[in-house]
Amino acid sequence: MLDLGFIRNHPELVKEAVRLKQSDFDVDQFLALDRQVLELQHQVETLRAEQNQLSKRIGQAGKDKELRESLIAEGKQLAARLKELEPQLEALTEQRQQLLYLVPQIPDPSAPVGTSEEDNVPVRYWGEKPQFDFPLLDHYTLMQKLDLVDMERAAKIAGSRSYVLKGDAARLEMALLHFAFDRIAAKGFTPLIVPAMAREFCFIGNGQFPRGRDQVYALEGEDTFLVGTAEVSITGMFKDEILSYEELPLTFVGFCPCFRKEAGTYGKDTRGVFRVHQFNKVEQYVICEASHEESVRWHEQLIRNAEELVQALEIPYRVVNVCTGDMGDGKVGMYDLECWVPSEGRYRETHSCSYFHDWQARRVNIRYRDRDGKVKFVHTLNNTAIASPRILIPLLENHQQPDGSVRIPEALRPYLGGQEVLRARR
Ligand SMILES: Nc1ncnc2c1ncn2[C@@H]1O[C@H](COS(=O)(=O)NC(=O)[C@@H](N)CO)[C@@H](O)[C@H]1O
Repeated sequence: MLDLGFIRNHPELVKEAVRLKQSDFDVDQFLALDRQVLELQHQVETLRAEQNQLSKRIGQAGKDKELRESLIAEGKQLAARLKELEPQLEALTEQRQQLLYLVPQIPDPSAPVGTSEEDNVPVRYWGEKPQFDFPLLDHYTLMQKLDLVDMERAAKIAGSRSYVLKGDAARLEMALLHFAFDRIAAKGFTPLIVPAMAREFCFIGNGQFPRGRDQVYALEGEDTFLVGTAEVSITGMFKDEILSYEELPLTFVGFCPCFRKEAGTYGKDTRGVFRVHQFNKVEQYVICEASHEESVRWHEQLIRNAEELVQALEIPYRVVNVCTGDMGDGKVGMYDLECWVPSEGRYRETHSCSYFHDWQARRVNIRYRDRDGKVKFVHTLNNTAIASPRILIPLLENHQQPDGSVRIPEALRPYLGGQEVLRARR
């Protein structure tokens, strides 16, 4: 969310952000509504002031019965007028607030201008793409041959875009999540295991609501919803708090199961476990002081952290600078880390790293007292550490062996009792 004063004073900047972000937000309509609210607010305040004056004059009327009655009659008219205007003011103010949630953040000038992921700009590559001198298998075939997945029984119990991980794949996912947790916690990030059911204000806070509400599972009769990422829960944790600058930066490595409706993706990535309704993710989350330089420093650090993990998994990848039309409303800037998927002959997104300045903090009112005692909104950032089962796809495919087994990268072996290869159980 942007500051209301900023939008009033810089409508052109906001219109440019709307254009760059491919948003349908109408700044002129918003400002017209804002003027209506201000006008009505002025009327109500004037009437209230008159009401105060009037009650003073009634107090001073003393024995003058005629004067008292005329003042009381006047007071009744004022009260009736206020009774009519106050609900209108409340409704218009709420309408403006709901629109305020839809105003996109201004993207950093370093973000490529573009309309879709084709316009994202690769910034660096890492790792040699493996050359296979045997018939290459895709992740789903590999998993079936090694008896690592059961999609049929998953579909029986949970419908489409669900899966059962079996045997070494189940152990591999646990190993990956533990490995990610350990490596990021070793950098001083506080480990968290957070609720995957959260209240509406958390989803407004991170920006999932109102625009992405159709992606979220609601719980019948509850005031909570299933989160699509630990980012939602962590953002909500600090609502309405005023932190001190000595506490900042707060750095967290958070885990929770993630749930997504994936509305609008019918027919996309339906083979295997690339795009599923429930998955597990270890998340990096930073709350820092309201400084662009500090946000940029953390943005670079968070993507490097993810690169370190993917390099340890010996998976070739690239980092792309996400374009304005693909990054979404709240981002100032965003990197995606895309892992090489041999069977598709292309890089696929496995990590997403964003910084927001105070766009999220404003929505959920997270502030801090700076060195001069001034209270400001904090800046927030997040990045994926590991999301599984999607990461299994490049992991299994890049490390497949001619005999159909899969080599386990050194970094994961301590989490798998030293096991070096995934083989079929049989
Ligand atoms: N439907 C899905 N199925 C499997 N994995 C998914 C799905 N949606 C997202 N992911 C994984 O989760 C990662 C992060 O998702 S994200 O929406 O891009 N970004 C976030 O959630 C941020 N909080 C950073 O983690 C993705 O890069 C992908 O690896």
